[in-house]
Amino acid sequence: MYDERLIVALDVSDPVAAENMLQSFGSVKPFVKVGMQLYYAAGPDWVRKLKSRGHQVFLDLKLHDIPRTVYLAAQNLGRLNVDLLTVHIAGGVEMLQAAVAGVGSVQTEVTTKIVGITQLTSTDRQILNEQIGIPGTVAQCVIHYARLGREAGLDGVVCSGWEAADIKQRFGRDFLAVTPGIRLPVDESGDQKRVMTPEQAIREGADYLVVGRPITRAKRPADAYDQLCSLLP
Ligand SMILES: O=c1ccn([C@@H]2O[C@H](COP(=O)(O)O)[C@@H](O)[C@H]2O)c(=O)[nH]1
Repeated sequence: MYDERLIVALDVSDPVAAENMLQSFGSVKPFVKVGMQLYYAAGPDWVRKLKSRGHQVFLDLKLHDIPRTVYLAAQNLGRLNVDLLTVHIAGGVEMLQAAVAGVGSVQTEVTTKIVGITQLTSTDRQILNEQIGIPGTVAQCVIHYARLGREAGLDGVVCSGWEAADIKQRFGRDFLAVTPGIRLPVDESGDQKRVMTPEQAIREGADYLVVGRPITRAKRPADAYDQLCSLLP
């Protein structure tokens, strides 16, 4: 079974382990997410290999730096032909525009879409207010950040399923809502605070679901992936 909306977060430190897991999917080439953990171990050539094998790739490196640095980094990452790339909206509009310009400055086969991190799905209201120092609810902050992302020309945001419907309503169907923090009722939340089931997240308007541990820690990751696909409305 294959569903483009389900993105498997390859959160392992060893590219060989990631390849072995993907081999267990047989001919199915799931949309995969490569985050900091694996990218820092495996590097750009490994991402190119994934692309050449037919995977769509979400490169979740969460860029956050001064605009010029982000422009040049986005240019290099755009050259990898990745399908999705993340930046931190907290970096501000000029930085976000730099990311968009960096990716747009290179000619590639794939048009890399850039999605902005609003508030991490591991953040709840207490963390937001007392540690990060932003008052109000998480939902208010997510909407504020999404508005900045939209103004800067991003293709969408990363948010939890709990904010997806509001984002779609305010910013339109084409503005992507990518939702991690996906859990079945039997799954442990771990460090995730704003979790939702896959069915509900899709019903709330999520375009993509990002699923890591419920798949990667399953006895048979390919079966866990199939099960999740079968649940999607
Ligand atoms: O707000 C965010 C942004 C990114 N992530 C990433 O998604 C996966 C989720 O993994 P699980 O094991 O399913 O919790 C992970 O790679 C995070 O870096 C996120 O969780 N929340």
